[in-house]
Amino acid sequence: MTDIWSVDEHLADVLTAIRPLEPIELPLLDAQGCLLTEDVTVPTALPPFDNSSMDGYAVRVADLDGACDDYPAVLTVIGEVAAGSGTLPQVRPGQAARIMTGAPLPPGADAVVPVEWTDGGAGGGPAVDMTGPAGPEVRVHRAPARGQFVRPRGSDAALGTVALTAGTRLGPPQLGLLAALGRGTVPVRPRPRVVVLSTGSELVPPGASLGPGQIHDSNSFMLAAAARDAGGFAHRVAAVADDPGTLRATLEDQLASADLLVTSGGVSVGAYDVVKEALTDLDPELGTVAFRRLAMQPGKPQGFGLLGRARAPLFALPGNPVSAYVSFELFVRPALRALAGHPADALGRPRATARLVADAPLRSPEGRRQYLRGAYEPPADGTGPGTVRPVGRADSHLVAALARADALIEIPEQVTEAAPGGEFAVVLLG
Ligand SMILES: Nc1nc2c(c(=O)[nH]1)N[C@H]1C(S)=C(S)[C@@H](COP(=O)(O)OP(=O)(O)OC[C@H]3O[C@@H](n4cnc5c(N)ncnc54)[C@H](O)[C@@H]3O)O[C@H]1N2
Ligand code: MOO
Repeated sequence: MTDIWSVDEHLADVLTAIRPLEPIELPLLDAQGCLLTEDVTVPTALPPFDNSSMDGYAVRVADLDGACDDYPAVLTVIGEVAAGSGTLPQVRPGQAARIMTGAPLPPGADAVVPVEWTDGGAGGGPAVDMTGPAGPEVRVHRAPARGQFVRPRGSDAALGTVALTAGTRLGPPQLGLLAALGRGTVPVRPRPRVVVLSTGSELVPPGASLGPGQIHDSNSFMLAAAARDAGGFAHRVAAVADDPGTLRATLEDQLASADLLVTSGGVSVGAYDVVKEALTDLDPELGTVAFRRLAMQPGKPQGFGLLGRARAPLFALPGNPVSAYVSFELFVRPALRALAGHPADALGRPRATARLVADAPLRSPEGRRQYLRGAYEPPADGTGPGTVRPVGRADSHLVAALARADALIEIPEQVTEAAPGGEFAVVLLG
């Protein structure tokens, strides 16, 4: 049958339609997790001036030749430099200035002596801190090398060099660096805004009690969480009843603030398959959505298209919770990450190879790629395949088993019996 698509064909079709979002300039914390779109060069050397790495005394090394416990060098203390000091004393031969960690090295000094190598200016034995008053003299018991305990200007990042390259993901250390360089905003691709909505007249929000035939809407919570987990801003819309007009109106409303839309339910062949009904043969102005069957289990019925003037991708996922989740991981997550600018080889979840641990062979439908839920153990010695054991059965309504799994076991299309001990690809769920 020509209208059955493989998992790989469907994913390729989806990704061909995705363009990364336009870069915008965002304040640092709003850019967390985003990818930088331009190289950032160092506008002012980091650190911007030579400064002390210790609390102690700024000295001239030539004054301390041979200083030791028995013959300490005696220097005149001419003042004090704290971090943030604007005016600096000139250190001349025979002189020292008290200095604190991070304070600029005063002119004339070429090294710092930690306070522990001195009497702290108190005239006694070795000092351990600088909380006491400065004496007029300090005894130095040990000589530093030239430049010792001085952090030179530009030693962290030199003026004009590239500090971060385009494509870098901005985590806490990168944001710290940008702030240190004085950048208040940065050009990034923004987090995609994801609208998630469930369809089904049987759905009741969690917290409300169930009437006859009703169930709680779990998909919209799971999918909104998955969208966040993939780096998006998720907006969960209350479940929409099985009415095509209401669904179309809700989607049109949401389009203005969506970079990607995800619906669940209503894509099969039932009498109330509202998503399919509402989005088939759309006004071309609004967009096009194709409904197709995939050679996959779970996740057979899928809809995908582009909606609105901005051509936002829309995924119409099947309603069975496991089908919806597996479809999200395999198709929506890569699309969302492509919108955010991640490269082609970093769109999906990490994968591994694992040896199947099971009491008996696992049956898999012929011609469909099956994704079983599993518990993965990495190899004990860090090499070779790990192991994976199935968690729960293959049925696509089993959310309790899904919640105990940390991997999807991929059984290829041609395999109808997955034998224990066989090696299979696994998708590692974070
Ligand atoms: N005659 C056929 N029937 C079905 C076929 C088929 O090929 N021929 N395919 C089956 C497969 S496979 C799947 S998957 C489902 C897909 O159905 P829909 O996408 O139309 O989803 P619904 O019918 O709306 O719901 C299916 C199932 O999931 C529950 N559900 C739906 N939404 C939620 C939600 N937000 N939270 C929790 N649970 C939800 C719903 O109550 C149903 O039990 O079709 C098969 N049928
Ligand atoms: O193939 Mo449907 O997507 O599981 O149960």
